[in-house]
Amino acid sequence: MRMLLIHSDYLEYEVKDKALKNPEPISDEQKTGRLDEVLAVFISVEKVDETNPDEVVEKAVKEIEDVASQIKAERIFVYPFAHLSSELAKPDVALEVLRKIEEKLREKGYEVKRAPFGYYKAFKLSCKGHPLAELSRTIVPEKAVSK
Ligand SMILES: NCC(=O)N[C@H]1[C@@H](O)[C@H](n2cnc3c(N)ncnc32)O[C@@H]1CO
Repeated sequence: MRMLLIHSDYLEYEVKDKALKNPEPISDEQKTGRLDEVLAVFISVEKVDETNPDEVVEKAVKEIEDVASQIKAERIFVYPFAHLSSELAKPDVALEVLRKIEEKLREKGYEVKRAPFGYYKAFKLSCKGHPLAELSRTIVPEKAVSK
């Protein structure tokens, strides 16, 4: 998994077109979204993550929490982003991983939004520009689980 973490004044998106034959079903309300004072986390789920999705979810949540606590962010935007890797996981695994990351962060008390999966989206982002405002993380599962 590759993550790009941007501490932002805001992130807003607008769904444009389908980018997959079967994108995640969304309500009209989910066609746009915005959070202010947010840690935006752009995530590419990778092929190697398919060997142990649950381990990768745990590690990703830990990394995100670690950054959020350093920058004192209470809101997190989980953003599916297929452009950080050339070894992408298949969509159904990727969506499941992203949903679990969203869910676990919410359980930990963060206000969380997740941008819709499988779409082209317009987005606006205002990076704060301080030394910890732009970070990247690479996460790999250590032990594969038998399917
Ligand atoms: N910017 C627009 C976009 O990226 N759209 C992507 C993601 O929303 C999603 N997607 C598909 N596979 C993956 C993956 N392995 N990891 C993350 N997202 C994925 O499907 C779209 C087409 O690849």
